[in-house]
Formats: sequence, structure tokens, C-alpha cells
Amino acid sequence: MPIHVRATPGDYAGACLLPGDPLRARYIAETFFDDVVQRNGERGMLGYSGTFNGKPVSVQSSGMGCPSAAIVIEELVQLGVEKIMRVGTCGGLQPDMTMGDLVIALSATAADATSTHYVLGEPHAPTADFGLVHEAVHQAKHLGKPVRVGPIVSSDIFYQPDPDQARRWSERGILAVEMEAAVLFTLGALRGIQAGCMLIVSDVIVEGEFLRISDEDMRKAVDEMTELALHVVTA
Ligand SMILES: O=P(O)(O)O[C@H]1O[C@H](CO)[C@@H](O)[C@H]1O
Ligand SMILES: O=c1cc[nH]c(=O)[nH]1
Repeated sequence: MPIHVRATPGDYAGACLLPGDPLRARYIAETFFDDVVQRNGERGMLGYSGTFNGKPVSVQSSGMGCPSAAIVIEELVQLGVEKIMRVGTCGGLQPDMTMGDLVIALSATAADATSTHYVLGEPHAPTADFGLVHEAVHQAKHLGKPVRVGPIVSSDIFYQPDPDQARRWSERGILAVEMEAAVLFTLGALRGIQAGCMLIVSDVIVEGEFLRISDEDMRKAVDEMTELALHVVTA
């Protein structure tokens, strides 16, 4: 039995959603799954299995940041999970983005140390599984949900000390900043599993001011993202 995800092989479905926030994991399971069973509570990293439209699926919190996410992803792989879709929040980096927008990541620049350690410091481009990206775009169209598809960046830092960092990322065409996708995509490649990531824009910087989504709008956006993610991983 893994140390942090206290379950046995078969407890988790082959397909698993991966939010950072444990309470989002619980909300997703309670709101969208049938036949829900809690599979993990260790360290408050909540995990659940159930069904969506009759198909087995799980949701597991990764915690915040790549070191925590890497532990959880490694243990999910040990437990037999083969497809992981991160369902997270992010800071929007492009000027035309608004709170609640949905982003599908193609790649995640590794502005973190964990992903770099995994590839022994060699250059590597953490990339989402094409099949999951393709399915996400297809399902978004089918469900009538507008999405932005493109590169994101995974940072070790939420409270960025460099006031110019967001501008530089933005000018390179990066859509959003979050904190776990780079290691998820790197482990997807190293462990041979499918890894994808979709994000709600929860923060934007407008005229130098950091603005946060309201709780009500966050709930609506989580519902939209979760519905899409569940259709994708169970397709
Ligand atoms: O909302 P989640 O999935 O936790 O994702 C984002 O939110 C956290 C920071 O507030 C980081 O984990 C970041 O990646
Ligand atoms: O990493 C993150 C997540 C949400 N919002 C941000 O600004 N950064």
C-alpha cells in the first residue's frame, strides 16, 4: 500500500481527475459521481472512486505544487491509474482573458524544480497527451463550451516576487500560470500514462492589480470544467 494514497490496486479507476484542492475533490465526487466511495484521507489528500454515466472514474487531490503532486501521481500509477486529467485553477496571462475562462493545456513550461529533477536537468518539453487534448477540444465543442488551447507554465511560486514575470510569460504566448502540470506531463511520459490538464482562470492581473474570482463564479466554472473533464476521461 502506498504511503500517502492509502489504497490498494483496484480501488482507483483507470481514469482519475486530479484537482489540487481536497475540497474540490470531495465536491466533484459528491456532485458528479454515483456509487461514491472515499478511497483516501491520508494527510487530508481526499480521494474518491465512483461512476459517471455508468463508467468507473476516480478523483484525487494532488495538494499544491509539483513536489506534492509528484508523490500523488507516482502512487496513483502504482495503484493502476492509466489516465490522469488535472482539473485546476490558474492565473490568466493573456490580456483578453476573463475570470471563469477554461484553458486546455498543450504543454507546461517547467518553471519548477521537481520536473527538472526528474529529467536529471536535461532539456525536456512537458507535453499533454494528444489523445486527451483532442478529446477535450471535441467534447468542449459538443457541449458548447468555449475553451482556449495552448501552452501554460508551472511555477513553484504563487506569490511571484518578480513584478515583470507575468508580462514575460505573456509575451511568449503562454496562456496561464499554475503549479502542477509540468510534473504531471513529465511523469506521464516517464511512467507511460496519459496526462492532461484543464484549468479555470481564477485570477487575472488588471492594471497591475491581482483580482480573484468570486466563490459563486468559481463554483459555476468548476461545474463546467468537471462535466467536460468527466466526458473526456470516460470517452
Ligand atoms: O486550484 P488548484 O488545482 O490547487 O491549482 C492552483 O491553485 C493552487 C494555488 O492557489 C495551486 O495548486 C495551483 O496550481
Ligand atoms: O498558480 C496559480 C493558481 C491560480 N492563480 C494563480 O495566479 N496562480
